[in-house]
Amino acid sequence: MVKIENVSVVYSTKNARVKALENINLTLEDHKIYTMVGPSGSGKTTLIYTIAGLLKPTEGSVSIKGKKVEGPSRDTAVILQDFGLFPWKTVEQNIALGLIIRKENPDKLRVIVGDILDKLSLKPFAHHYPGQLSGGQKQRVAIGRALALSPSLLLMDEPFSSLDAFNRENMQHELLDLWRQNPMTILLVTHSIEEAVFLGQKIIILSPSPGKIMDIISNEGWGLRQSVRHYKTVNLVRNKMSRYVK
Ligand SMILES: Nc1ncnc2c1ncn2[C@@H]1O[C@H](COP(=O)(O)OP(=O)(O)OP(=O)(O)O)[C@@H](O)[C@H]1O
Repeated sequence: MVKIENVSVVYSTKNARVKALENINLTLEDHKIYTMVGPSGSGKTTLIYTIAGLLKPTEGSVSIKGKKVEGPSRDTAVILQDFGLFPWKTVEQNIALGLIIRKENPDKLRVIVGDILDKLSLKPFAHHYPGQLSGGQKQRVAIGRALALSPSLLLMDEPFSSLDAFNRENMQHELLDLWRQNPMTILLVTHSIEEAVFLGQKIIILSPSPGKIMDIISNEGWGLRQSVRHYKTVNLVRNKMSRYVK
């Protein structure tokens, strides 16, 4: 369980202080998929960084499984918008990166990486470099690299935003398939209400800056795109957001 308690984040620069998050209280239950939407600048990325231990909150605290987050943890994986792949490493080497840093046994490493390449249909590209891949393939490598570490918490910041509509829908389905095989806790930030409603079992809505939690919607129709429930929830989220974004 992830517990975010009274978290506020203020960025202090030379000339200004920007309050990015204000008094965030949020609990993420294990093995659930959460999506987060909010207007630009509402602090979504800031919250992801804070949960990942990459940014210390100005006030409040984050704890995972009862342990206060004081820095990056091996149980938490983060996937950022730009994929973060090393262009000079092959697909296979990119996926293995975290395991090498973790000094994983070479035989075990080969098995884990082979399994991930298989699962994500990346075997034919194992020896390709990121520059030779499509956006969807690069995204799959980034997900593969995170999954290789078997995280219990996967944080994703607009992971599919650079993909075309077709690849984006494919990746959404693949993510749900992977989660069904290994139901970790996922928090995914998106600008797409439709994506938030398709993927999120719970949808978190942030207010305009400074970000506060405006609502958390339980979404029974997650995983079903063309259903009445799906469209109803899309409309509900849209209405709630338009109330705050004026
Ligand atoms: N390093 C920083 N220094 C100063 N201010 C920052 C910094 N990073 C973010 N901010 C400010 O904090 C606020 C929240 O930014 P953040 O990137 O978390 O929002 P976001 O909801 O992810 O935005 P978007 O949807 O546009 O990606 C914004 O006002 C932003 O300008």
